[in-house]
Amino acid sequence: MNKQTVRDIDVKGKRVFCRVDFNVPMQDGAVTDDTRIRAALPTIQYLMEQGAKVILASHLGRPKGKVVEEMRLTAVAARLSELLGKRVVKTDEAYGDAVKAAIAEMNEGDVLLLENVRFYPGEEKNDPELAKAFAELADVYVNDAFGAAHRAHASTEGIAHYLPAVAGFLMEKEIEVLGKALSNPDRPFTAIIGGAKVKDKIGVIENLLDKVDNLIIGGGLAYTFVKALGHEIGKSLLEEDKIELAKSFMEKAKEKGVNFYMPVDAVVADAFANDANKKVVNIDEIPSDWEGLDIGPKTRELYRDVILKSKLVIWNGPMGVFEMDAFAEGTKAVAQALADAKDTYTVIGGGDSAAAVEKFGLADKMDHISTGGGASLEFMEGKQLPGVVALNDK
Ligand SMILES: Nc1ncnc2c1ncn2[C@@H]1O[C@H](COP(=O)(O)OP(=O)(O)OP(=O)(O)O)[C@@H](O)[C@H]1O
Ligand SMILES: O=C(O)[C@H](O)COP(=O)(O)O
Repeated sequence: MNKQTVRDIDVKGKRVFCRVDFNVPMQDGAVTDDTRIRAALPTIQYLMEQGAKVILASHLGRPKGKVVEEMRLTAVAARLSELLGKRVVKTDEAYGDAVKAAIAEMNEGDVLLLENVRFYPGEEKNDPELAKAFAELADVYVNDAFGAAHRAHASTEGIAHYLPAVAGFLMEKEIEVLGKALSNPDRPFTAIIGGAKVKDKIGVIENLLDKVDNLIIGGGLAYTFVKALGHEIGKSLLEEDKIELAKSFMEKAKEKGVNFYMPVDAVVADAFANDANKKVVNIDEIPSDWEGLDIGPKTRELYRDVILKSKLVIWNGPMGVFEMDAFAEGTKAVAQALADAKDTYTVIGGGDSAAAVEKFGLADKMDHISTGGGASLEFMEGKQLPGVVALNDK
């Protein structure tokens, strides 16, 4: 990576404003998945060991510039304290005199967590005044919030203009793994793209078609491709206005010598429900009043073979409605194939695919699970991430 990291600066005795992505799932006031908190620990612990005063900042949810009680970071601070085995002071605001006073009390190695930065309208507007108010709290800025790096906000981008700005270890790892895949991949290189809509994956499919050897399509978006081939798809998800685009992707794949894999069979159901009637049909035999909710067994075998023969696989988006057990088998089969592919470097592109490998208990079998959903998608589209661009060059 051509950006400076925490290794490139001296933080001893310094106040370090460290942006993390603690946007974690919560239920009834408790953190239900602490993956993102654990992912930031290497940077936090390093800063503590180096004798920095660690001031952490994060958003949680989308409070739209107002204080929303359920989106306070109090439970996150408690979980972080447990993980660090050390008290984490949590302030009720994210800048201002009370925060400055709390920081003045800090000793080297102490950790403080600011309140949700999205409680202030200036955060998402990237207001320079708010960015300066954050910068006033510290001597150095560290960005370890890969998951929010696609947002040009005051705490992810603006502040970097007012302080020496470097990347944390999580940010560095995410950029290195995803960057290597896109610029210098081990081959055969396979991308698996699933999820609900073609619309959300246009950029990533376009960019990856220039780079991969194999492109595997699954999930709801596959049906627009099936339709583009001239087959009936019953009540399956269809984006009429993307049929031509789907055709052009298939043509481009042919021109570029990319193997384009589509489902050859599907699990169809007579309703969008776990207890619906379901059956397996060939992809060109979907009955008119049924909908495809998962890839079928022949497709699972086909995709497994491609995965096992690959040296690098990137996966983004589930193969079916995996939240319902009745339609989770396709997503599970892909996750299992990735887990079994010992000579393959496996990268999970965040979001629902990461949730799926967690759900199936296969997370520890993957080489890299991105902590970014939207951020990893934008990175795979070949876009520059503002939170990274703003950091100091090496
Ligand atoms: N055949 C299908 N029909 C309808 N919905 C489907 C189908 N296959 C998958 N889905 C749904 O697609 C959703 C995931 O799509 P999405 O595009 O959000 O994926 P993602 O990119 O992994 O997620 P994220 O945006 O969180 O990164 C899941 O909720 C899943 O139930
Ligand atoms: O969960 C995420 O993808 C990041 O934390 C960014 O959140 P946002 O989509 O609300 O900006």
